[in-house]
Amino acid sequence: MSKQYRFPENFLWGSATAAYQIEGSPLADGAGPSIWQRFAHTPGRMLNDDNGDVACDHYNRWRDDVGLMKQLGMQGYRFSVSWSRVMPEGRGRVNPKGLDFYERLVDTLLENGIQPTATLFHWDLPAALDDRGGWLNPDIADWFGEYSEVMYKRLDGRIKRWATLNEPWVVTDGGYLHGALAPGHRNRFEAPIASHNLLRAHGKSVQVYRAVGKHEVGLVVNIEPKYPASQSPEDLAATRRAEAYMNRQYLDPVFFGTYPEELREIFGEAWPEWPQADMDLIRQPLDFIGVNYYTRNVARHDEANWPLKVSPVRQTQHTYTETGWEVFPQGLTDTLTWVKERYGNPKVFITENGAAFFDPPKAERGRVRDPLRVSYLRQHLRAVHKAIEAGCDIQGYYVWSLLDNLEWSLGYSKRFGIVHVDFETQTRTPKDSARYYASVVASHGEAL
Ligand SMILES: CO[C@H](O)c1c[n+]2c([nH]1)[C@H](O)[C@@H](O)[C@H](O)[C@H]2CO
Repeated sequence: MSKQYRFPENFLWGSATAAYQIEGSPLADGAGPSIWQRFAHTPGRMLNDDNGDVACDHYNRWRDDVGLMKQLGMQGYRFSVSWSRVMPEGRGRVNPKGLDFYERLVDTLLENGIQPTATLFHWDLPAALDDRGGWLNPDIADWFGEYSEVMYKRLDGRIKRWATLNEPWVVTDGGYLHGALAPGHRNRFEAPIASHNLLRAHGKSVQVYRAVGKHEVGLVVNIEPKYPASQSPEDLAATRRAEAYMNRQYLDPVFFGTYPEELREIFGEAWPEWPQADMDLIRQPLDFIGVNYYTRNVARHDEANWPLKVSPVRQTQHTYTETGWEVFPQGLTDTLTWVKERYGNPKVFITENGAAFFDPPKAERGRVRDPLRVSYLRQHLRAVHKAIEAGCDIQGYYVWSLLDNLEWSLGYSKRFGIVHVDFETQTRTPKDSARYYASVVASHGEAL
């Protein structure tokens, strides 16, 4: 008899995307440029010089894409709003056609019985705000509050779950410390300031929501559990630093109003003294936490690896994805139980989980076989169930991603979608993983 995987009655099954990765038409109908529009058109920044000018052409094909979600039985859809489509300069003037696009999308999702969850910021900062310092300018908390208020007032009620930010760690580490992501800075003095202002902006947005909103608001973080390569004091300390830097740097301030002490050790003179008023702003009570999980990291001390002094150790006993991430579903269970135990079992949605494996550029006779992704999803959904059985308050799962899309500076080289996109013709083809996921959703998990 196969194990019965019963999920809570109200468990929500969905899929996730992000604006710059799927919409295309970044400057259409009065939209302003984002830093990703700028970054993607800067020679040398993007693999194969790919950019988001067309992407999945979702800005034009959104109605068909909602039909695809309906066909797959999706109950929820997590998307992001392009800030500069709605406010071309990031503050002040609102672009009515930008707002209309998201209003039509939300209304059509609701007509099809699909719950919309909107992320207000998924990395595509308005370029006009970057020209004013972007996340390095403390005024950005107010700018983000102003933008948040526009969105909350227009769509709250139809959207009943909002995420302020997607993964402040990636924005900081990729955009300000290592430079692989927009805006492409490499500065250990900037990184803590950008990270802190992201959290301040989050706090401001939540305060605005409490004043004008009536439903739920939360924060989406990426969490990658860290496991020591050995029990040596150096590797144990390295693991602790890595875990503080990626996993506790965001949830500790939100839940406790304090940063992990390891951050001063990591950044040294580059780590400022933060005003208590800032920490009070960041520590706004939330209705849920979004956890994005992809893989784990086995950590060892590496004196040469600036500034964390940690390096990953490749694990030969497991499969790796096209992005070089170990397939380790137990890490998802460990992550969810860690969140439960450290932060008092908050309501959690898994807001991203998925994998890039090689898929052909074109479907073969209307089919795309992706057994590795089917296996990845099965293992990770079972890991979610294990966490629920351990008492974690997990209320939904969004597979990353609905569509193959622009994987940031890796361009279109990495395919995460459960639906294949032929980027020459824009033809959508549900992969075997979409059929599998649809069967899991239809059986509320019992087909796992
Ligand atoms: C460090 O991995 C992160 O958890 C992560 C992985 N991913 C993400 N964050 C982003 O939220 C998505 O936009 C990416 O497309 C997706 C796949 O790379």
